[in-house]
Amino acid sequence: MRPKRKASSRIPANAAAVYTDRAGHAPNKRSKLSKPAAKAFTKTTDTKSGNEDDAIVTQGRGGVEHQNEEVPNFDHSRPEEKVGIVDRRFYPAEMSNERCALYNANEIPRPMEILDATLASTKGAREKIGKGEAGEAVIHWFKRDLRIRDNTALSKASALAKEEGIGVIGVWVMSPQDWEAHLVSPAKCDFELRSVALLQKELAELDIPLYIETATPRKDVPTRLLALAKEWEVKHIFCNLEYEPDELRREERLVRLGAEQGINFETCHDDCVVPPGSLKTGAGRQFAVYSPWYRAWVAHLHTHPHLLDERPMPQKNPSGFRAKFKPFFDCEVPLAPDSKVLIDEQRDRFSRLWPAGETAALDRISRFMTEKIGRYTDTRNFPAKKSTASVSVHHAAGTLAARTSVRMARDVNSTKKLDGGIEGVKGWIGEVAWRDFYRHVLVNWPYVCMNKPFKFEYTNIEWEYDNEHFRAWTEGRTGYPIVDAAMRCLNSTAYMHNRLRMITASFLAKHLLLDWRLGEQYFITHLIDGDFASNNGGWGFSSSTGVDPQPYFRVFNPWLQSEKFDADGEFIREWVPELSGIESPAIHNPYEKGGEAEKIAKKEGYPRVIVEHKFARDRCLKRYKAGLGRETA
Ligand SMILES: Cc1cc2nc3c(=O)[nH]c(=O)nc-3n(C[C@H](O)[C@H](O)[C@H](O)COP(=O)(O)OP(=O)(O)OC[C@H]3O[C@@H](n4cnc5c(N)ncnc54)[C@H](O)[C@@H]3O)c2cc1C
Repeated sequence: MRPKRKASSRIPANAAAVYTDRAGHAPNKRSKLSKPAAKAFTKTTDTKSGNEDDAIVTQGRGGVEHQNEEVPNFDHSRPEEKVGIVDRRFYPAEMSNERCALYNANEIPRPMEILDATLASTKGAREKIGKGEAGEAVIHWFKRDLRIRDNTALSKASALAKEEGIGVIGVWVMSPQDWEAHLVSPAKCDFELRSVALLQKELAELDIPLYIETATPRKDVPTRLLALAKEWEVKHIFCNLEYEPDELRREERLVRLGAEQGINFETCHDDCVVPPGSLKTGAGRQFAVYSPWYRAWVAHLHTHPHLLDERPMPQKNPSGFRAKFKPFFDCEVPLAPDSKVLIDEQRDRFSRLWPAGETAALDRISRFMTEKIGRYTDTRNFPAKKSTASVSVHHAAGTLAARTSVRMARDVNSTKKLDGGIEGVKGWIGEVAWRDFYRHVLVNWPYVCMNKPFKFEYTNIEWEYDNEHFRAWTEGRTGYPIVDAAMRCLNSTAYMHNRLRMITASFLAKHLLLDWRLGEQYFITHLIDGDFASNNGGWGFSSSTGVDPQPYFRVFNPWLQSEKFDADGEFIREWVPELSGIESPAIHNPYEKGGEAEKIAKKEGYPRVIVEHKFARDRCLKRYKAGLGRETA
């Protein structure tokens, strides 16, 4: 039986991100300078050699099982396709519950398991590669690790190069189709491009070139990388792993093809503090609940303290390397592809708000460590206090390693124990641990990356697909001031405070009963720190369909949340100018409270609530209960 969903009106959820200015106005002109460097779905030109190539980058975040196949049987009755949750340009139809269950029963190998098996079966062949004849250089392929310091794979690449008396070439590939398929926000693309430019400069100081290429279509990245290695007489390519299924499958292909062609493709765990798969319950399973997982995570780090050690800096390339590879030092950082372009004003705004690169990252985290971490537990839930580290953007782009963050926190603590000492430090480390947790979940339950909720039986919840409600939510016009302030902040800054992410996500899924995946998608297409695992985890938590979620009957009351976490209305006043004249607590709910607040709200044209709280709560409880009781699809 198909899950029953109402699809009353079409929601263009997959539309390109629109950022507003602080007053909530959308831009109306494009930058003259913003010419696309590459267009998705077209052949592109190799920026170095000038050769037109069919270089292809791989996959999207979860549809590789069907890669290269004709898209079969487009079913227009499926709401998830109608509203653009499943993008059929890149992905197969939504996975069935039966297939999810097969993953859970270990009947379908997980992408990480496939990669591990290929690493094991090619080990012998790979170990023989390049012994004493490692070629002209070692490649480090930069992906979501746009930094020099504390970078596991780069450090290993450099050590091998040193041993062999050769140098390191950095490679960065821009893949417009991957950005498209992964719904990466224009703000995040811009942040990455700015970071790449800074990385290129820092590498050059070590006489390491950063070779940059744009590759389309996306599924050819592996063959392109191997072709470059051959052309440059390179025998070893290093990279740090990303844990989404498509990336793992791409890397598996690289290991396999590389071994066949005499090139050792070396993958390293670096993105998590504790590598996924290291922690198991007593029964040998992956944890599905955070608290026991966190205890195991802490214990593992206490018994494996080297996991927090700083990786050695890469060495300067040998003399003569710069002259030999001179053209590689002059690679231009491409402009953003057409669909990801920001206008000049937005680029300036985001550059000011979110300085890119690892120096900015270290600067930001160092200030947090000296000024704020001690009071983190007491202050972290209050958006107006601006008391959190604001480093998620750096963790997401890899301009800062999560390992570096945890080590720095440990080193300012009064104890070396990660779960002891100063409350703020302990609490903050626990938050960084959530990031690891959601990655561990992703690796073990890869279908969460394929538009399926962790609790796939919840797909039977009958969602609303109300276009007007969705638009009101995205534009911050719901009539709930805290929700509207949060959404306007996101639209203007490409960031939202964690407490507000929980409030707005709960509001979308439970008050509006909109399919939570619409909200997940809106966030990822707008956030500068958009990160699949954390975003999916956060949405699963808030909509009660994910791993270790809020109980479904816990429906946040937006007014109470507002009174508690923005007590004097400072955050609301900052982002909802219509209400900025209200000084009293009535700012949280001006129409209900009446009096002067109501007059101001009316006069300034602030909207009335689009859904009554009590009605919404009752409807939510009924719908969730019914959805849970239903037969699964
Ligand atoms: C619905 C929803 C969507 C989210 N989407 C994303 C996302 O796309 N990208 C993202 O990085 N985070 C996401 N988060 C988690 C969290 O909101 C942000 O990481 C945090 O707000 C970033 O601000 P900060 O760096 O000041 O965090 P701090 O409070 O200073 O925390 C330090 C670091 O710990 C990590 N962290 C903190 N809280 C969480 C969490 N709940 N889950 C995972 N990691 C966490 C982040 O890397 C963060 O930088 C989401 C949360 C929710 C509820």
